[in-house]
Amino acid sequence: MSDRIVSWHPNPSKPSFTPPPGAVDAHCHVFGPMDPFGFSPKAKYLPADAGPDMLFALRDHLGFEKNVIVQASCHGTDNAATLDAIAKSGGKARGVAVVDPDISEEELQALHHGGMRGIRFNFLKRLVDNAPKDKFLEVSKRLPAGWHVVIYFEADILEELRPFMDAIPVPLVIDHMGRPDVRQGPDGADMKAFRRFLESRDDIWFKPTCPDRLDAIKEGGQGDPWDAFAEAVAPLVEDYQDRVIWGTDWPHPNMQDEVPDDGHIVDMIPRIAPTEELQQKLLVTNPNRLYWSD
Ligand SMILES: O=C(O)c1cc(C(=O)O)oc(=O)c1
Repeated sequence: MSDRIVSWHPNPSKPSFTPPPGAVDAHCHVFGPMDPFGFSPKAKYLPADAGPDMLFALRDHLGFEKNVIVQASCHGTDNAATLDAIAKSGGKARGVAVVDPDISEEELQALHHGGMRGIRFNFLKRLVDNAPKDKFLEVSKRLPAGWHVVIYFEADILEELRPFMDAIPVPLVIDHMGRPDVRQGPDGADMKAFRRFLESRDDIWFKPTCPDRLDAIKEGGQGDPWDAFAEAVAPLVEDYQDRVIWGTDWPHPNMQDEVPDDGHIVDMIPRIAPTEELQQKLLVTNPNRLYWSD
């Protein structure tokens, strides 16, 4: 157990901000439990168990009603742990799967019945060994009706990924805004490039999430309370308010050296979405449209 990583806060504070009724934490994960849901042999980190009971206790503590559980890279393409958590949620969770691109139609349908509504393509070299664009594109053309594709990439490969992303025929959801350098501010080169990308299609959604990652001290940021993140991201949320969804990112894979307090993460919400109308869209209307429209 000693070599398994703990990346989450042992006792998160109660946020000052109260999420509106029906609020969805639309980006979180489960780790195992390892027995019976072992980690992938290709996993780049070996976390301690952070299963559904812990996730649902945190959801209640922070004042959320539902979760969207995104398959974490440490589980590879075996979605059993995520499906188990969705099944245990009593209808309060849906999910995003990571699949072998050769997956059959029957297996995709089984994932749909298990509560999945999208698949995730991860392009971070520190998390996955390879990301075959041709195969990803092929599987994105035969997803169950109503599904979307979630993509995780870093700002420096946005342009390189454009032809691939442009060809995907279903809505796109971009994890953590494609990791812009928030220290450049709201009009910095990374935000400008991301805005150009958003302008290219009206079905690109994004998550204005992970202040703890994007404004981390180890990344040269200021750390909590993540002021550079708030300043850079608030205008983006205002301008694209019908295409944003939000999540805690608990249990914060790989953040063991700068573990965020989830109460503080939630208190970022009114700083990037200052009106009740924006909060309603970010936390209720938009995620329900993507994940609970059927
Ligand atoms: O930046 C990360 O390390 C990270 C990792 C994972 C994952 O391992 O799936 O998911 C995330 O949303 C973020």
